[in-house]
Amino acid sequence: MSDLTIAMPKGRIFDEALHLLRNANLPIPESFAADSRKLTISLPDAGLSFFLAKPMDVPTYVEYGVADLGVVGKDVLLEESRDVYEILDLKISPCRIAVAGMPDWKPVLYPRVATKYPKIAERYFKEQGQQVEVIYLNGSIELAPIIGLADRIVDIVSTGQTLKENGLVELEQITTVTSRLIANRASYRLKNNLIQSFCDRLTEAVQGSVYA
Ligand SMILES: Nc1ncnc2c1ncn2[C@@H]1O[C@H](COP(=O)(O)OP(=O)(O)OP(=O)(O)O)[C@@H](O)[C@H]1O
Ligand SMILES: O=P(O)(O)OC[C@H]1O[C@H](OP(=O)(O)OP(=O)(O)O)[C@H](O)[C@@H]1O
Repeated sequence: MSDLTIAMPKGRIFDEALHLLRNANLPIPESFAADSRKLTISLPDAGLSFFLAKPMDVPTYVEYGVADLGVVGKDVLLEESRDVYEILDLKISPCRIAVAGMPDWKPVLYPRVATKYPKIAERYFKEQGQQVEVIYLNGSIELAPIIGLADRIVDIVSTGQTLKENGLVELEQITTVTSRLIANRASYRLKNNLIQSFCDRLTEAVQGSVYA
């Protein structure tokens, strides 16, 4: 059994996270790649094992302790509100969560807001003192205002290309997002030395990338 088990997100964050792990001098083999179908990898010499999960599920694995650590976007942490420690900002996969809509959008009394982030959206509009109807969608959120399902959307914006190509504009920024290293609460206590030294290595790699 490995000393530390780490849940890694499939998809966008994966390559950047691997790059960071390699910069931290961890012996990640070439076979651990985004296009591989293998979901687990063990590095016995480094005392580490990794598994690949859907990004939204990473905090769940960490909260339940089947992973000691996980890599996940701050957006997912805000949406999932899992009972985990956020221990390091990895400063990778930057983006933002924003409210967007058609340029000619006009305020209505009870607007419909389409999003993949219902809790973040509910919380944001509640803080703004605005009553909205939140409609959950799994993806292609930008479609909603175009085809008349919603007045506005809450979604990730990175380059802004998707908004632009669909004739939408960013109206308000809710928060900025980067990926974070998270830890299971019990592991953080019981494996503190191991976690701390893993975290220190990554901190150096993060600083190396930021100042490179
Ligand atoms: N342009 C972007 N769009 C979406 N997520 C982004 C973007 N840039 C960075 N991210 C980060 O990547 C994470 C999502 O990665 P990805 O799109 O691979 O997962 P997903 O949305 O669960 O994928 P799927 O399309 O399989 O549902 C987000 O949680 C966010 O932190
Ligand atoms: O600002 P940009 O660089 O264009 O990136 C933002 C887009 O990327 C994401 O969609 P994704 O590609 O994950 O597809 P989805 O619509 O299926 O969620 C996000 O939901 C936006 O649509």
